[in-house]
Amino acid sequence: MVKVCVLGAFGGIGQPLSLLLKINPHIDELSLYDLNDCHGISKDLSHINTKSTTSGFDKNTLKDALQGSNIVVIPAGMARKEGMTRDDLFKVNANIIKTLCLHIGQTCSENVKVLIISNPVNCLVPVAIETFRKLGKLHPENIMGITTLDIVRAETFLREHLRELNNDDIDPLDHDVISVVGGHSGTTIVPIIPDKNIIKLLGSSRYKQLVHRIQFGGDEVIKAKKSSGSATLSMAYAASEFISTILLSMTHGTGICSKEQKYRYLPAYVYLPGLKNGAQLKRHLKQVAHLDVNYFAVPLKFKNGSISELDPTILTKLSQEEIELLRAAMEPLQINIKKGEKFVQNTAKM
Ligand SMILES: NC(=O)c1ccc[n+]([C@@H]2O[C@H](COP(=O)([O-])OP(=O)(O)OC[C@H]3O[C@@H](n4cnc5c(N)ncnc54)[C@H](O)[C@@H]3O)[C@@H](O)[C@H]2O)c1
Ligand SMILES: O=C(O)C[C@H](O)C(=O)O
Repeated sequence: MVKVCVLGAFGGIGQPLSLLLKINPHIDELSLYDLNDCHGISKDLSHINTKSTTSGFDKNTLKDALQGSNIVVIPAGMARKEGMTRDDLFKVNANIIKTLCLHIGQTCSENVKVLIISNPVNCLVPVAIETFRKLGKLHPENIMGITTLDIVRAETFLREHLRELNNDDIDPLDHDVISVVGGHSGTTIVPIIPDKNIIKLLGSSRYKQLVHRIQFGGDEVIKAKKSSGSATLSMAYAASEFISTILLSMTHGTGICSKEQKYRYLPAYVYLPGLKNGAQLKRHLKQVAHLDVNYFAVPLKFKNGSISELDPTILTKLSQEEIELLRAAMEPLQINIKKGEKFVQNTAKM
């Protein structure tokens, strides 16, 4: 029996994500929670003839919503509007993540996977890690910030450039054509193209445009939505892809994302210490980018739903442009991480 719980299920991401999860054949039970009453959404989804059952909860029944969950995905919290940075969301969303993680820690088994969508991801994963640490229930292999939207965008935008160049030999969805590492905001988002011939093929101007669009894709959506919010549908798709990968690894052992029969490892933003290859990756980052961080988005391998190891090979074949992007990412990332850690460490009582 696989139970997935969505915290923030009433929202712009929560509703389409719940729909995509309802049609996922690997889920048996879908649990929908929000401060807004989710009974209506649950009833609506329950008429879809897929195998999973759905239950809706309201703000007084968080414990019931969480009970027995294998995966908890969190799109709860405030979203950006035009003129705001992801950092502007920190105060409100850090409190939400801390409170929700406290409840998860008190209610769910220690093997529960906690997947954070809420922004700023760069700070809120540290908030979650420190909250579980304070509870004495820290399992870094089960806590991830979802950065899949960055790779979904990278593949889409690269495909657009290749089409303009009339090149259909390269399929961006092929394993390792493009990956995205680092964090999830502006210059902390670092696209990596292992085959440097592709960078040459794009040429300097297109390559710069591509990198900028991947780093600031979120702003593009906010502007087009004319202040009504940020990316919701593409995010729901991205989260559903990421969750499918985890579910595949729960049902088939190892988790790789299969798109049109092509396989690749998806990155997520994780706490490096304590993960297999984490120390190696930290050393490598220090060598290349001259700074050390404990959190980084990197392609992951899964076993039975948990992170089994990181794939540090992505950082071994960097161009000079990519090294510079990585160096520019490190300082803002370090500041974001400290902010999240301090937020929980300064809380006297849990
Ligand atoms: N990781 C990413 O790539 C990515 C992409 C897009 C958006 N986001 C982030 O996802 C978050 C949600 O975005 P959205 O567009 O769905 O926002 P939204 O405002 O449409 O929905 C948020 C939902 O969270 C609920 N909520 C607030 N506090 C809660 C709590 N304590 N418990 C449960 N539910 C609570 C609200 O009632 C609302 O239904 C934002 O922080 C946004 O920045 C992340
Ligand atoms: O841009 C945002 O605030 C939402 C999200 O992080 C995105 O990248 O679309």
